[in-house]
Amino acid sequence: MTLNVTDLFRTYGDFQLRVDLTVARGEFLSVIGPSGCGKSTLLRMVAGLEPADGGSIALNGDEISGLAPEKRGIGMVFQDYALFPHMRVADNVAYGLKLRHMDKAGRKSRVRELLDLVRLTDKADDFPATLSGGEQQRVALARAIAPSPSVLLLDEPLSALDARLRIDLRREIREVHDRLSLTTLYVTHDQEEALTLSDRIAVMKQGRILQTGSPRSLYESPENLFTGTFLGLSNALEGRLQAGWFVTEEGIKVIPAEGEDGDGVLFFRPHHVMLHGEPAPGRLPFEVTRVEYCGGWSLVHGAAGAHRVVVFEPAETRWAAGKKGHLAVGADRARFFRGE
Ligand SMILES: Nc1ncnc2c1ncn2[C@@H]1O[C@H](COP(=O)(O)OP(=O)(O)OP(=O)(O)O)[C@@H](O)[C@H]1O
Repeated sequence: MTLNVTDLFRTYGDFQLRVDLTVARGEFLSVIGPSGCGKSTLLRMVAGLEPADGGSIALNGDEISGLAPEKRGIGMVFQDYALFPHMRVADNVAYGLKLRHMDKAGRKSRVRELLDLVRLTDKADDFPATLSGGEQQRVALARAIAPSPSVLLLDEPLSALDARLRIDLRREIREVHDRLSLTTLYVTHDQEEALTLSDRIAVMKQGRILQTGSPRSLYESPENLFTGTFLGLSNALEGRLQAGWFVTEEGIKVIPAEGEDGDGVLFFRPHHVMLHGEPAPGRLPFEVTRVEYCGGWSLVHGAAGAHRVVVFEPAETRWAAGKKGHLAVGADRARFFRGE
């Protein structure tokens, strides 16, 4: 099923949400943005849990915005699992099937199939409170997909879990999506989740979608500073375009850059900059303030003039706090953004 959201509109006091978004059949699309940008509101409107002030929500071209939530063919998973505490795991999963009047034998076999899928067959008779957070979220996932929805919506489903579990469960969620050929809309504020899980990501700010694209294109070629800095580690050096060069506030001509003269920032990733011992034209004097060992690599923090910069280095880097060096920004990878 293709989900089409067109000019969907909602106002709360000063907050205004206005969104156009398409999730193609079989696609996994994540909406990412800071707290309060409207991600949950968007998802809840698509689910029918929140009224819209205007706009259209369509599945394969059929308008669903007038339908009650249970009639939309949409499954939803929430951050806090929202399981029924007084019902056993199997009954939680069977809930939506019962609502749809599936007979007992049908329910039983479907529940078994789903508990198998989320690897919880042996927990069928347990109550939610006796399960771990990750297990409860897998029950919630099984419950959401039990009635074979055409679209699956997930609202920060991993936020309440610890880091290790989040990595395992995000892989499981993606596997379930692939195996059942679902159309999935996933909301998160976690950039790593969005980058690793999604076919496409939509970056949202203050009720608007700023850029939509593949994880790689958003990470490598953001169209604006917000998208670039929100997804992954980055550097933003203030300065100006002047006669074909990006020039820092200290007057260093860093790299050639095209465009009209004016103020802005040079944006580059920590692996788009090299740390050298020797000065050279265009290199920025840099003082290391801290080196973080990150497992297979190191993150070198430091200052270039008034600016903080982070650089990826090998795990066995020779750089250490207090050392002075010179930064060479990769001319082909850095992007200039005008003041936003
Ligand atoms: N029922 C409501 N009544 C009034 N204002 C609301 C309501 N629901 C959401 N808002 C406001 O709408 C804006 C968007 O909220 P929303 O929960 O959609 O953001 P979010 O991006 O999901 O945030 P978070 O990541 O913190 O969950 C916020 O300013 C919020 O205060």
